[in-house]
Amino acid sequence: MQDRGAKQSDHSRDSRNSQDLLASLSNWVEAGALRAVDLAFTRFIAEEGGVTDADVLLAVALTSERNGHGHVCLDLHRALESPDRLLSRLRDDTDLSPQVREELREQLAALDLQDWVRRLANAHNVIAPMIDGLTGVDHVADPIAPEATGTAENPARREPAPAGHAGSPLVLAGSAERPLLYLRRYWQYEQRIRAGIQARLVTPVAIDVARLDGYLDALFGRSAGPQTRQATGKQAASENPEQPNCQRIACERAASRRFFIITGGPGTGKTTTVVRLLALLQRLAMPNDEGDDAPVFTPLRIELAAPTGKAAARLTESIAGQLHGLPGGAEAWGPVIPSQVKTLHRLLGTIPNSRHFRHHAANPLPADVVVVDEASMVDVELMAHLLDALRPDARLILLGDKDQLSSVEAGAVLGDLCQPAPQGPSSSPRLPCTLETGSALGQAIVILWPSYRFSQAGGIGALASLVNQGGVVQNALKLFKAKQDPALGIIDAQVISDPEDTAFSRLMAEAYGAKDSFLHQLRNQAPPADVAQAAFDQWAADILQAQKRFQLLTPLRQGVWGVEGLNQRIIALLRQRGWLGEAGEDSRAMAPRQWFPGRPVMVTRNDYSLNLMNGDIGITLSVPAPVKGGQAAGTTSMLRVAFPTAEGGVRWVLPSRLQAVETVFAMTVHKAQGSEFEHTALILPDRPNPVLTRELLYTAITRSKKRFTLLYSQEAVLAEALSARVERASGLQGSW
Ligand SMILES: Nc1ncnc2c1ncn2[C@@H]1O[C@H](COP(=O)(O)OP(=O)(O)OP(=O)(O)O)[C@@H](O)[C@H]1O
Repeated sequence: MQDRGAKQSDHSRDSRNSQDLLASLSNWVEAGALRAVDLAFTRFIAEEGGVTDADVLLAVALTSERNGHGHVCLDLHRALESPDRLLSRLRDDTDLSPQVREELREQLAALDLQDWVRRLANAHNVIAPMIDGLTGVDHVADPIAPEATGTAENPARREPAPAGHAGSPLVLAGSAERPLLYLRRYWQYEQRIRAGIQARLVTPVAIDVARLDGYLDALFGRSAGPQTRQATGKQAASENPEQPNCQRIACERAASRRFFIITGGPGTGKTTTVVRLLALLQRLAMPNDEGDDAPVFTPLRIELAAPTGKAAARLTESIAGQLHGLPGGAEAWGPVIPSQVKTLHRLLGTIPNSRHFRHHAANPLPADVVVVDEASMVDVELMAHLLDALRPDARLILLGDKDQLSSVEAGAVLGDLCQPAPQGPSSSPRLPCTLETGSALGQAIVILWPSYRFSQAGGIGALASLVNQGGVVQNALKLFKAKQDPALGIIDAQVISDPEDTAFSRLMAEAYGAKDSFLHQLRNQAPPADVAQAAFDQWAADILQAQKRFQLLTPLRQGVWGVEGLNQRIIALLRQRGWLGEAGEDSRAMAPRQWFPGRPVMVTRNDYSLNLMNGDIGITLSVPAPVKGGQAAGTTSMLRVAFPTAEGGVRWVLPSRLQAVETVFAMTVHKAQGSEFEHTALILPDRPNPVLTRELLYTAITRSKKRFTLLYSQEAVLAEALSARVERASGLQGSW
């Protein structure tokens, strides 16, 4: 007997067929709503998998589309509830878009969740169903399949694969109430992450608790309660002696755990805390007895990593500074706490032209402790590889700001794991920096506060906090209008009609014309051609340092409000003022018209042969170059791009060798993650856009060290950004 859902499905199936759907999807690609790859994948599923049910194919297309937007899976319930949140690439200013939106709404409105899930679960050729208790489903795949990749010694690496569905390109998982459709590879990444973390959560490290308090006292001072000032002598503007010491609590909890997350906003002491934690772990690893027969101390092998070269360089600098603050100083701790931070790709050992790494379950990293900074930028794929590459007994410590934008790639692992965490300090009067979930994962997370860089009393700290908590636009604008105190970080806002507005030109002139701007140094401090190379290295180092003084950020890539339009606009403005050299001065550079002295560029793809990482910023400079050959020998000038090295020096690269770079007078907020600038300006477009969210505003504001400027045209756009949240479907949220 057919149930009600099945009858409905017959009805909807009758009303159109898979060919109609594929034709619609083709139009959606034309309208920019889907990628060509989404359509190709759906066609493949229809043709190779023999799927004729249009509603199943629609789910497949949307799963692929969501994946392209950083979602690990398609949340079927959310899709039916809010169809307008799908197809985020669809631009509202194109003629086709109302029609595409309407078509999608109609198609989804005709669906019943249970019936849709049942039909997906029965599409055996292409989908492995992993949800128990679905009605009308004749077969549920076994989540622990014999072909699992785990080993007897390390069951955490077991990779579930469904019996009978082993090769299916999609997986239906989640729960009957919240069904999730995955591309198989992403489901597997999540499974590996979950298993890797779970195995660590249930196997604590045995420590000598009797020694723990004494070591914590040595690192944080005697009192277990209030925040300490011992390490730096600084006081947080909002410091209150009654506040619990979150940093100490983090170290205490992390000491016996194999998996731990230290999260917090800018300047809340994540690096300070992790350096103390590493010192604590080494102290606990030292034998207690120091007599002649005492066992030899074998220090823990520690590896430090970050997702980008930029973040790695910043942490390297910060760790080196923090080692001095430890009791005993860098001399005592330098030999057992490394300050050199690697990129995650380097740590895992990239294999050229492959998604795989040299380190994996069968060849794990020789490390006892791995610390990953800026973990909010690590996507599911990389996190799965990292967990695979850890020895079963190795500890993993993640640092990051859970409220920041996540990686552009699929998955927001840190945010998902911290999902039960409150925005800002928790309301628990007892332990405001810990979660009250009681789950093993909840116990392994500490949220640091307050910020030692920004007070909540006003300026940057107050604005970031208001945005994070979804404040209303009037309150945000009030904060901008309040009397500014440079000690709290200046914030200002300006209304502009568009990037041609004189207020925009004025801000650019102020930023790039200032005596301490990089362009000023480039023009006025250049050494004479006949001096030693060291003078040019120093000049370049000063320019690279000065480049961190100001950065324009935008949420968009294309159009006049996006990086492309803004870069052109700024270059034209700076040329008008004679502050930038003309393009193509050096005809030997490849694509000479693109290259000119003063062009700041960001590397957009790791280049191991040049040792340049995604996110590295360099500046194009004109430097003397010898001319070889007989009578004409002498010097000429040549364009070179100067990049900072981890050791504080400068590396020169020929422009022609740089394969993937973009100009960064303006930079997307996404690309600015992991970087900080003294002054950042965020320019908002003149109409709403799905990328405008609280997380984006928060990330942009917290890139500023001393000043933040908001340039906007419509208050309504700012209001919408303040109310929208990044929503990423993932199976890592929820029960642990
Ligand atoms: N308990 C503390 N007492 C006083 N100052 C502190 C304390 N903890 C950290 N600081 C200081 O606050 C500043 C920021 O600390 P730290 O770099 O550790 O924070 P973070 O969270 O890692 O910052 P970022 O936003 O750069 O990631 C540093 O100057 C540090 O010395």
